[in-house]
Amino acid sequence: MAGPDSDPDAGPLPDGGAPGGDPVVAAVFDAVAATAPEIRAALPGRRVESGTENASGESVLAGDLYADELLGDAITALDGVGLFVSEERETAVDAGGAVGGDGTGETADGSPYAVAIDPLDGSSNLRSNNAMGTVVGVYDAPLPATGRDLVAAGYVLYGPITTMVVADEAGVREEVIEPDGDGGVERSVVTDDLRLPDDPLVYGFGGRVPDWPDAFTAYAREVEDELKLRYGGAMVGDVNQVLTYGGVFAYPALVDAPEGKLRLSFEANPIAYIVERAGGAATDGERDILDVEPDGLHDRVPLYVGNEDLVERLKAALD
Ligand SMILES: O=P(O)(O)OC[C@H]1O[C@](O)(COP(=O)(O)O)[C@@H](O)[C@@H]1O
Ligand SMILES: [Mg+2]
Ligand SMILES: [Mg+2]
Repeated sequence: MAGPDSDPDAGPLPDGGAPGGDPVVAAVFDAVAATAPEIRAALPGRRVESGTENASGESVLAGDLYADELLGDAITALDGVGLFVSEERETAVDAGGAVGGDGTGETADGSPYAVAIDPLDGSSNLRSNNAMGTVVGVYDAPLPATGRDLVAAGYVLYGPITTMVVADEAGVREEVIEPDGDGGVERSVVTDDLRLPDDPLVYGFGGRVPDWPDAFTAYAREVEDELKLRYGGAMVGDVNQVLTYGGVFAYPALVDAPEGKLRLSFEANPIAYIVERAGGAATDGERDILDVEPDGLHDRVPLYVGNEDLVERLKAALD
């Protein structure tokens, strides 16, 4: 990722977000940027369990629910969004378009996009006060769909500063988001041409080492000889390190969980789209993540993303 002064055209965004591009996509990321300071401000009081489980059978924190509600309200209110799905909701929400009886919906004419979010990614980091994020995918199709139907994807990273990375057909942009002191946000572009560095430096792999299949362990042994370990337990934070320094992130297939942990619609597809637009690659071990055909909204998938040669080596190792 380029440094703050690297792009001579970088600077504050005009009202309404980035110029040009798809207006619905711009409106989605305007809404996401606008909620980011509110989500951040709400976290200190929401580090406790909510007492519920989500559709993936995971315990939900109060922060997960708060972010889900805030983002759900903001995104379903947008013109041009027909369907809203979230990691924290069992079924899809009709956001103004026609929704089919099975809950996964059909998007309506003139309101074609479906937005999928992981409201708080890495929320187990809330207790230990480490980085977390929000992941967003904008699909031009009813969900579940493949990542080929993404028209844009992005994430917010709640780190020492709040940043947002957005990828669409024009490329990948990184912004800093700050409250403007007037109830709104000030957004400044760090770069509008984010590219993975050619010389990779870091790796981060999830799951317990004894649970890794032997072929992945052998690959990891090679990689740890070449790169520095950077694993923080939030996909968004760990992928952001890969985008910044070059390298590889994986939440692999595990011996007892061949689908891994991460969810295709909310996590793997948007991250694969962003990394590929930034010049990298993403695979489930066999095929491009964006080609994985989903059966259900909450499907999981192994995810390996980063510099192309590292991902190609991984594929060869798992073969
Ligand atoms: O705690 P583990 O097993 O390392 O898992 C970490 C992974 O799980 C996640 O936290 C799952 O995301 P959620 O927090 O949205 O459920 C990823 O962000 C991260 O890569
Ligand atoms: Mg997540
Ligand atoms: Mg989450």
